[in-house]
Amino acid sequence: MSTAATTFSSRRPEYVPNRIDDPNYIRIFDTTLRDGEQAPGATMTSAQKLVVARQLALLGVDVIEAGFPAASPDDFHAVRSIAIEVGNTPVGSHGHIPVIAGLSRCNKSDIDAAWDAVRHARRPRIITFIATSEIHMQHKLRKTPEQVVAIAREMVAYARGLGCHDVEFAPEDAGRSNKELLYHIIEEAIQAGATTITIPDTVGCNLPSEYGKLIADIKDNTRGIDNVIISTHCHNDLGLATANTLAGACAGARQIEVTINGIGERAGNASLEEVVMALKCRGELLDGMYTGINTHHITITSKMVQEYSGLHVQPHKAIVGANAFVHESGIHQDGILKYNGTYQFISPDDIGLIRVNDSGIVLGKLSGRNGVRSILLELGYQINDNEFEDFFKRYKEVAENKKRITVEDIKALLSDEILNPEVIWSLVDVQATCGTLGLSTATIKLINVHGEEKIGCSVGTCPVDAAYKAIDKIVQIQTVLQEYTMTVEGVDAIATTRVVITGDVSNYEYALTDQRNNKRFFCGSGVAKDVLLSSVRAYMSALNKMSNFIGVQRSSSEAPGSMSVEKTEE
Ligand SMILES: CC(=O)SCCNC(=O)CCNC(=O)[C@H](O)C(C)(C)COP(=O)(O)OP(=O)(O)OC[C@H]1O[C@@H](n2cnc3c(N)ncnc32)[C@H](O)[C@@H]1OP(=O)(O)O
Ligand SMILES: CC(C)C(=O)C(=O)O
Repeated sequence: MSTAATTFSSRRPEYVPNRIDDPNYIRIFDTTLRDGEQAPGATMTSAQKLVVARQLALLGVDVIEAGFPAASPDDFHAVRSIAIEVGNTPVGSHGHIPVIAGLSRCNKSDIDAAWDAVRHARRPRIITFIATSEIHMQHKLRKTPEQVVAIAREMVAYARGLGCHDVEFAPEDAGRSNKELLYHIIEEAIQAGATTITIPDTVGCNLPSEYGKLIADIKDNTRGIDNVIISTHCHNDLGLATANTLAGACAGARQIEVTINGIGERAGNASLEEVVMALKCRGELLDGMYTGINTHHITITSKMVQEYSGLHVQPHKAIVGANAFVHESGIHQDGILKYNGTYQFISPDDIGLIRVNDSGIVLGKLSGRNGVRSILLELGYQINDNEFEDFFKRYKEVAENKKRITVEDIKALLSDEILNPEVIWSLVDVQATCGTLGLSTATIKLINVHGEEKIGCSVGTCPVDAAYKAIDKIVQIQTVLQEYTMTVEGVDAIATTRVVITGDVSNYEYALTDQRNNKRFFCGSGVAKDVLLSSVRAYMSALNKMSNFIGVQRSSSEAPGSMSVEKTEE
């Protein structure tokens, strides 16, 4: 199996609408901005579409279907802006300029709108479609097959007559259409001047063998088909869009219509990243077919489309999902640490993925010692075997309750269990009230190393602020809260809080001399299901470190833990 690292864009053949000079080259037609936008809720603004189109050009797609200009003035404006800018701006070292296409029904006003919008591009394309399945012709169009064929012929010729030399024709719902009718309408469209013929599996019902045979049959039975490009357009209703697209390419299609993240009408379209990476990584089994995509741009393009469309991919989405290159279970982590290839056949670098840690290992409840230890080493913690065993036991307890263990969790566990100095103050209870009717209040009960319980109360801007102030009254150390961050996974899951406090240590005779301005930073972390408890634990952890630091500078009778602290109230 090869993971070819070819810079595909450098091999892109010169663009000719109805011909590709290299028989192995696959044209990538991206319809994120048209079919992708048809996904419920995926509407993007014109400005966002322009940004996505720029990114698609960088990614190296051959054709950008920028929208459906007749659909609305906004769609028209978006397609036009993309045609003017992206359709005329060379990108990359080879000065690639994508084709800019606009979709239209088979009627003059749609085609006029499409042409008006795309004609500003260096390489403009009109796409026009009409349904050919019995079910669509009868119930939707209410036209006979003869009428449909006549309309297709006339409208393709009309589009060419406007001066457009690049016209794509699609018999909608081809996947459910009578094949004889398909051969006939495609022949007519080719004679009328179509340069690309798209075969849509509009409802996503085809199987790979069936779709591959459809393309092969069209290739074998349609006059003039060798003078045009055949294109796939597969929907994902059975989860087969990528497989069908590859089957279509193997059967002779040389343009494939895809979307970023597979977004699109209903269950979506074939996803660009899946098809392109399959061709890149398994090209030797796919007749050596290749694309002009610069795969290093895949991750950033995916994230951009997620952000703008509001459609976030599931964590296990192939290629671009958050889990696609991470390994949680012990045996996998062990293998990856010994040799990446054991569980990764696609290189994350190839899709431009920048990972949080070098190994791509993510910790969870299924992680083993080797994986956990490797993360500790990456974070710079070298602990001995006994400490590690203590840590690992505690780690497993937390991991049972938490979906994913973050770097902050690891730091929290390390500081709680191993690196924490003697605990001078422990939390007994915390109680807080808050809401819109008045100031937040908190009551805190702490116990010190000598077993003395102290209670403090305070008001604050929020329950956390009130609790921290109540603690300060008991512990009586001057601190400034420098940082407070919390990560929570859902309302009923674990909250991890990290705080950083500073204190003025100048009064302490043996204060460390290497601290600038006599200030020292103490960080603490807390983990709990309750966000307030998590916050208080983090603060206590930092305060204990500070108390320890001060405590070792004093005689034990003066140490903070032994101070007689009065019950304090505000
Ligand atoms: C398979 C696909 O993805 S196709 C693309 C789908 N995308 C979209 O529909 C998004 C944009 N669509 C729109 O904004 C609107 O539907 C418009 C502007 C195109 C049309 O709006 P309206 O004029 O109000 O028509 P409406 O959408 O209600 O109905 C569609 C009409 O087009 C006809 N029609 C549908 N497809 C075609 C076609 N390919 N060629 C010609 N006419 C068609 C229908 O038969 C219907 O005609 P009728 O009104 O005589 O019954
Ligand atoms: C317009 C065509 C290509 C389409 O989107 C479909 O049939 O799904």
